[in-house]
Amino acid sequence: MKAGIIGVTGYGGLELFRLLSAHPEIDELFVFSSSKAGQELSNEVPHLYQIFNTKLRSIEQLDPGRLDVLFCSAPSGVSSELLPPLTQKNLKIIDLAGDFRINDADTYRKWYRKEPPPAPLADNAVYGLTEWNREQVKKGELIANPGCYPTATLLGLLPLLKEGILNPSSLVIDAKSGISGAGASPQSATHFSKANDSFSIYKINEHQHIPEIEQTIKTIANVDTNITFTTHLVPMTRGIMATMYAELAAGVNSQSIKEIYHECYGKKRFVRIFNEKTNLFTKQVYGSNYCDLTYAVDERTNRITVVSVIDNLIKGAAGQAVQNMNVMFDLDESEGLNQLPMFP
Ligand SMILES: NC(=O)C1=CN([C@@H]2O[C@H](COP(=O)(O)OP(=O)(O)OC[C@H]3O[C@@H](n4cnc5c(N)ncnc54)[C@H](OP(=O)(O)O)[C@@H]3O)[C@@H](O)[C@H]2O)C=CC1
Ligand SMILES: CC(=O)N[C@@H](CCC(=O)OP(=O)(O)O)C(=O)O
Repeated sequence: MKAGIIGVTGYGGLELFRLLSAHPEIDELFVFSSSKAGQELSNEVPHLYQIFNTKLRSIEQLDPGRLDVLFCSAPSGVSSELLPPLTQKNLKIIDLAGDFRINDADTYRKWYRKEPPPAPLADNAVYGLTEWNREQVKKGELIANPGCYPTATLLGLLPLLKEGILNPSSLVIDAKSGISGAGASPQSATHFSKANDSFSIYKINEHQHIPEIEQTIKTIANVDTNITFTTHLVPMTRGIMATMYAELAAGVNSQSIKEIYHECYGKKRFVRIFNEKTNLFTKQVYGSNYCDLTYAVDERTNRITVVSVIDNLIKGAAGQAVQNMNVMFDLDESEGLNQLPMFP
């Protein structure tokens, strides 16, 4: 198969390059840059020096007819303009940005403060939360790969919401991310001397992933929610931990929660259910496509705490994108994704 990557010099794009260059079904990989066309990829990223002699091509040189699959890992707002002229029969596209995730144009405008993508294409996009939308992904032509925080959050909450055992108006999600979640472009908040040895909260009640999470809870679990969702920056390179709190319906106990999770994810390759109250940490999934989950039922408060950890660049971005590609091309879902987590 022939694959292309737009945005390969960014963090998500580089992880796509790493995974796809080792993928047994990919024989040719074309890489595109909007700002460094003509240069060697390894000049930009020395960790690839003398391993790959791959030239960055301009996006104008992208011939969609020569590719089977195209990954777009550019900042949100870019793919709305870039992708419509590139869509064509027999080309599958996987977009890592937020552009095609939100169904309602006004909701997109409000949270992203950008113009939404053109309607016919946006309407055909499939939300690529692989574990939950496998059948739609299989038939999809354009996949909106989920956001990193929504992946961690939704994998943790959907099984319980679908069973109707959480009070939806009580949902509180407290999420923390490593700094690579903010991308490769330097910003004040991610400057070493500000972020190191510190811990910060950001986008309180304004995070663009709020409508994505609420929309997916509605479409998959048919539950209306208004979530409280708060994000924090942690001075580590990778990883997301989402800690989620909700009131439990009467009569629900630890045993029933355990059964729901095992029933839902027992046969899913990339979601691992740990025993109740396991002390999860982000490094246990570092560099891998796993989402690890645990939970704790508090009979004193009648609340549940659900904890989810992922690597934001793998299950939260490039790994899930490759997982979606595998499903779309009828390959083994774990093809190219069998790396063990890196530890310590
Ligand atoms: N970082 C993360 O953990 C996650 C990121 N995402 C999403 O994935 C996408 C990529 O994120 P990330 O890799 O972190 O971002 P980066 O900022 O690290 O990289 C984005 C890349 O996009 C390219 N780019 C910039 N402007 C344009 C343009 N106008 N046209 C084409 N390409 C452009 C740049 O490469 P060049 O100048 O060479 O073209 C750049 O390297 C974003 O939409 C992000 O929101 C989703 C989940 C997790
Ligand atoms: C740490 C950090 O800054 N993370 C980013 C995640 C960005 C992302 O995944 O963006 P889209 O889903 O909108 O494409 C953020 O919180 O905005």
